Amino acid sequence: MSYTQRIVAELHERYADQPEFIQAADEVLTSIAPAVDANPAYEEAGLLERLVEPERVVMFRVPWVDDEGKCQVNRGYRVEFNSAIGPYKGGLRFNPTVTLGMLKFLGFEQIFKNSLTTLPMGGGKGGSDFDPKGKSNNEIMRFCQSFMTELTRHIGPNTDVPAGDLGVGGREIGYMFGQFKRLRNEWTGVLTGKGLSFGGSLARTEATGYGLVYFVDEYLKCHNDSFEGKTVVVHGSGNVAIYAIQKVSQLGGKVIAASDTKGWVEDPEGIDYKVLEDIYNKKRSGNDRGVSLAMYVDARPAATWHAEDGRGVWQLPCDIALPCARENTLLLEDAQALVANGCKIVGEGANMPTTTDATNYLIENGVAFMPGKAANAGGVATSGLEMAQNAEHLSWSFDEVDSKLENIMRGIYHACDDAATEYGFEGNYMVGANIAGFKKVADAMMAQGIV
Ligand SMILES: NC(=O)C1=CN([C@@H]2O[C@H](COP(=O)(O)OP(=O)(O)OC[C@H]3O[C@@H](n4cnc5c(N)ncnc54)[C@H](O)[C@@H]3O)[C@@H](O)[C@H]2O)C=CC1
Ligand SMILES: O=C(O)CCC(=O)C(=O)O
Repeated sequence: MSYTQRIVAELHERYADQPEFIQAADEVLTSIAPAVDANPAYEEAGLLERLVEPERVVMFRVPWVDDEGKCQVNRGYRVEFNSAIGPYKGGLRFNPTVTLGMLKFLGFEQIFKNSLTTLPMGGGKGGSDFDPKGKSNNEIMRFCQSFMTELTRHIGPNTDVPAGDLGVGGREIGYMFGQFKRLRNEWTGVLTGKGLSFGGSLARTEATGYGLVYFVDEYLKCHNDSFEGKTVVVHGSGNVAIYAIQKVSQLGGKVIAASDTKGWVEDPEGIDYKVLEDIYNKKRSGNDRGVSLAMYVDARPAATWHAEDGRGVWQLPCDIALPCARENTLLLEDAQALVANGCKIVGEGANMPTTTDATNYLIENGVAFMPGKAANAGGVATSGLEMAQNAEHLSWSFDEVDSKLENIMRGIYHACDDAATEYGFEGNYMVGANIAGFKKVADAMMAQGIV
């Protein structure tokens, strides 16, 4: 049994109750095996044993008072996974499905994603099982203030810099930033995704979606092709999806479907991202009961609403599929439908949206598969640019940030492509992303001794 196989086996045994973490770690460790097993110094230094254990996990209760005056208690977490190349960096997820294992999967992925951006950021993730759906603005504010009251002890601009993720957008970041400042009496860029009037970066809102499309576009360019005339389907209709749809249409492609948790919408004239943006803002207004993507057809009569599982989008013939909702939402049968209907590219906007068997099926059937840790790195990369602007007390223009983002994403594509080719896996961007992301972190960990 090789070193990597031994660590994978130990993980399966020790963390059987953390399926998403096992899934993510198994994929990374299996695909970096050629780079790891060629270097016995890694085993001597216990590199993988250290890589798969978070440096620190903070778990805490989050008590808050609802609008009826009742005390509610949620669980809060911050997984500070790896700080070898920079302060912990990664989002906060507020969703009833949040568990420690889910945040470990997201934090683990973040280590390699942040490394691929070329910026000095370590990997972390956090959140709570709090459900923002149906809560008033005041409830959201009280929850965020309570969450930050504990989190403030563990974060700082050179220690750990959280941001948004599912259920955490500009509103939540604003409330948490206000509470941090109040408790610490200090104005510092401790969160990213902030409002533009208090240190946020232009283009951060658009960055993950735009970055995804720049990444796919670089692949197309390197294959003498472009988005012009391409048909695209998108899963999700939140932050990542909306701006991916906008950028696809700017580059000449047409997105014909998008989804939410209640169903999916098909628009033969091309999804209008502005209508999605309006619905998204209504969902986050503090008065979101009854708001769903079904409202899209009120503004676009040529569109059809399907009140069924949003995975219906994978049944449509398309050239490119962009899963932008959440983990494990593109299953084997969806991958089979995509291949049967002629899809040639799958670009992951979400984190690990494609299950392991679906990923393998896509790759084996010649689909260019762009893994989330590379293709959706534009969000955290732009967070890194927000940290740089905060540190130098400057604000860059939208075009300046967008052009840095574009360069970073095109660079990540080439880093993945080069690493895949170097290790004999030409065209396998999953292997390429894992190896390229791993090598920088491994070099830093080796240089810093056994810590
Ligand atoms: N926002 C960001 O900057 C980044 C987000 N990501 C990842 O992208 C994904 C989406 O994030 P955001 O767009 O920010 O979140 P969001 O909350 O704005 O949107 C999520 C979308 O997914 C849909 N969705 C949620 N659960 C679903 C389910 N079980 N089945 C089908 N659809 C479902 C929602 O209806 C919504 O349209 C997540 O995996 C997140 O971790 C990754 C990198 C950066
Ligand atoms: O911008 C950030 O720090 C968070 C981004 C994030 O959570 C992600 O890349 O999944």
